[in-house]
Amino acid sequence: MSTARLVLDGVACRRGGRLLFDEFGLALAAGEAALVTGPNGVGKSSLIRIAAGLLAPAAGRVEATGARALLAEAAALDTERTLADAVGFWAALDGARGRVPEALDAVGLGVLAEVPVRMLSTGQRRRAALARVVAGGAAIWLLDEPVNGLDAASTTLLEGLVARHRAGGGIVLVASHVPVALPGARVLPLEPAA
Ligand SMILES: Nc1ncnc2c1ncn2[C@@H]1O[C@H](COP(=O)(O)OP(=O)(O)OP(=O)(O)O)[C@@H](O)[C@H]1O
Repeated sequence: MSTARLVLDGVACRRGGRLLFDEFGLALAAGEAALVTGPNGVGKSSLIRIAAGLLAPAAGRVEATGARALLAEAAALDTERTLADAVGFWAALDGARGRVPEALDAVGLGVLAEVPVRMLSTGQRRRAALARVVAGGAAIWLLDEPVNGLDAASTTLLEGLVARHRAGGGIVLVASHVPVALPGARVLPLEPAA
C-alpha cells in the first residue's frame, strides 16, 4: 500500500455544457490526505467522480497508483439483504469477504450484522457504506460528503478510521461542505471557473 499515489493535474470539469472548474491539481502520496471544500454545486462530487475514474475530465489527467474505493451519496447496498450480506456482496468482488465482520466492528455496526439494510437509520447506512470502503482494502479512499447524516460520535469514528488508513500508507481524498478533522490534510477550496 505504501506505493499508493493519486495525481490530478490541470483538471477541468464540464457538466451539462457548463464549465464548473478548471486547472485543478493535487498530488497525494502514501499517508497523505486532502480536503476539498466549497459551497453546494461548485463541483465537489463531480471532482470525486473524476478522481474515481467514473467521469471523464474535460481537460487534464488523473493518475492513480493503487485501487480506489468510492463513498458516494448513495450507499449502494441492497436494502433487502442483511447488513453483513450487503457489505459482503461488494467485499466478495474485492476478494475480501473475510474482512466484513472486522469492517462492521470498525464502524460500530457489528451488532447489527444480521439486520436488513432497510431497517437501518440514515447514519447507520452511511456507516455501512463506510464499512464497504474499509472492507474492500483499497489504498485510495475517495469520500464524498462522508459526514452527512453522521452524529458527533460517528464523525469522530470516521476521523479515526481515516487516520488509521493513512497510518497504514493509505490515501484519502474527502469532499465536504462542512468541516472534517483531518490533521495534516491539505485543504483545497474548489473555485468556480472564471
Ligand atoms: N449529470 C449531470 N448533468 C448535468 N449537470 C450536472 C450533472 N450532475 C451534476 N450536474 C451539475 O453540476 C454542478 C455541480 O454538481 P456537484 O454535485 O458536483 O456539486 P457539489 O459541489 O458536490 O454540490 P453539493 O455540495 O450540493 O453536493 C451542479 O450545478 C449540478 O447541477
